[in-house]
Amino acid sequence: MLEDLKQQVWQANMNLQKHGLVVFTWGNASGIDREKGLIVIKPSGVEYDTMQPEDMVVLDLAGNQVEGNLRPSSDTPTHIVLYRNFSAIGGVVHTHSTCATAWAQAGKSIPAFGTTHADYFYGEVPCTRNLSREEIQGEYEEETGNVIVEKFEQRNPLHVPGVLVANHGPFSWGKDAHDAVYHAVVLEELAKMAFYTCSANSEVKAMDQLLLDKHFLRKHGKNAYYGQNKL
Ligand SMILES: O=C(CO)[C@@H](O)[C@H](O)COP(=O)(O)O
Repeated sequence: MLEDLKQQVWQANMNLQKHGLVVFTWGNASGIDREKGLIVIKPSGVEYDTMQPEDMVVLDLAGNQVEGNLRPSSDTPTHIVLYRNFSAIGGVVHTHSTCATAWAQAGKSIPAFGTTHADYFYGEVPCTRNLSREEIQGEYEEETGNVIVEKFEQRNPLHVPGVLVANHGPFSWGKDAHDAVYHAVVLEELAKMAFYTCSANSEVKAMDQLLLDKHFLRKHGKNAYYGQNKL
């Protein structure tokens, strides 16, 4: 079972490269076995071209490494905070994909401008606040998770499966590692479209709530047309 998860998480990481979301080693995907309370994540700083399923690192939710000879991804504490706080998620992804990172570096949330966005994100993709100097000097990666959780106090992470961390980049999640990759791809495309939208019309406003509801809820609501996406 854990071997299957290692294989799945390895494949999810390879798919980040396939979809052009990562340069060098800039990104990471993980998955969790909720019954065992164990997460599997890629090792830190290992080139995607050489990475193998057996290189995946296994940790418990306290951050103790229970399997693997390599160091876990440097972003592991952020992934752990998300697993601890968002109990419905089974996979997390972080990338430095160009357009999503540009919005994050600008400190701007991505407004819902159209139906492509509304099919996946129920409202803006929020951007977190900047970390304080104390947070940066302290448990930095854990604090990164905390500012994400803070942003979701009034949001459902299943309705908004991703976030921009100010000055850093996007994190996304889903029911498993592959779903989290899927949302990372969607987020990058939405970021690109939103950028072009603002270039075409600097006065553009977020879409009407009615149209947002129509698109999101028919796909994800209780009467979802696409049954597999029911919340
Ligand atoms: O955010 C960062 C670094 O700023 C990371 O995403 C790294 O670029 C990838 O690190 P590893 O997963 O290889 O440790």
